[in-house]
Amino acid sequence: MAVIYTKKMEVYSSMLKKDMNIEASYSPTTNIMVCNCGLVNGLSRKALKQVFYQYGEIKYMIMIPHKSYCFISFSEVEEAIRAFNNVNGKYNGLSDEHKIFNLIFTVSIPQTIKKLSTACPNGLEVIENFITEKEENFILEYLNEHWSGSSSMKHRQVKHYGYEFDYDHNGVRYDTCEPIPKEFEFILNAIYLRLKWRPDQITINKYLPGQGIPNHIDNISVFDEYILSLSLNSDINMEFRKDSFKHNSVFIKAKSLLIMSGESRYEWTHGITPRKMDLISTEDGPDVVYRGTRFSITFRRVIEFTKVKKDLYEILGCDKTTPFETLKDNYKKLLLKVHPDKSVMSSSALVLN
Ligand SMILES: O=C(O)CCC(=O)C(=O)O
Ligand SMILES: [Fe+2]
Repeated sequence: MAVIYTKKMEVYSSMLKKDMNIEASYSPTTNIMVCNCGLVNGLSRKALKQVFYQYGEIKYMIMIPHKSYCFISFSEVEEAIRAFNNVNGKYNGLSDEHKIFNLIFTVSIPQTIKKLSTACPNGLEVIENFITEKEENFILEYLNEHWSGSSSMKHRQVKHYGYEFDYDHNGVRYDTCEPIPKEFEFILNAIYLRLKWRPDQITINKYLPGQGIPNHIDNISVFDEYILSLSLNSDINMEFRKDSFKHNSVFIKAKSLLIMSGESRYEWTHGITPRKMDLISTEDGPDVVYRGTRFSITFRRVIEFTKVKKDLYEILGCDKTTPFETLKDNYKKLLLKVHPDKSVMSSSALVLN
């Protein structure tokens, strides 16, 4: 049996040759290429399998990151022919842009696929199932009930506890802010048990599918070494970048606690790309997962030094725009000048490390 391809399919086959050095076949083989759907337009392995499993034994499903095509390989040519005849150009039961597959037979399928960079940067820890499903629901219920005071950013909604976050300088404001709710206490305790560290500033982010947060480093002169984030209700890829060429996508499941410290906190930026799905690495190969509404709770601790208000700035002869390092230097110089017994620094307000 000779297969006759339309002009459109000829275009796909020359693209395949150029892209992967794989030849289209004009007689049936065990290999089928789905020319118009792949990971880049959100086709998942599950959906691909759902279309083809009924036609025979699937040997391989090859999905390639960032490509709008994929491959399926059957054990027998007869199975592939059956699949081809039933699926090519016909409604396949999937929705939207995946509902019609355009197919060609191919001589071979791609053998090696570049692995995704999913390793954690140094200093990053992800603890899966940090809270139980019941605890997650409890917090989600609390957040949904108390969401009215939240403010809308361009790409997400936020709410703060402990200290108000100031997006003008990515620091904190010292005017009033709601205290950390007692409903969060069990999380704070679990964090304390693990890190011997207690946050005093909390930011809740609410992301709808398609929303994200730009790449950033949490202000190093306002918050101390640990930045923690607890994920609720949806899995997500967080992007870590360093030196413009290093980029790792770390998949964070709902109920996980992300702990950034050391290099991951100070040298890598983190962010969430605004999109509706994420590319992930699974045992079977790369795949896509769709996002739901996600809440995250970011836990930070304001460096003691920066909690001191204008008196200290005045004492040091600095204004509020003075960088933290300069403040610290001035403070040390001042300490040298002032005899401890006569110290103008009255309180325990300063903890310098
Ligand atoms: O949503 C997250 O997990 C991260 C939030 C974040 O980076 C931040 O609030 O600074
Ligand atoms: Fe952050």
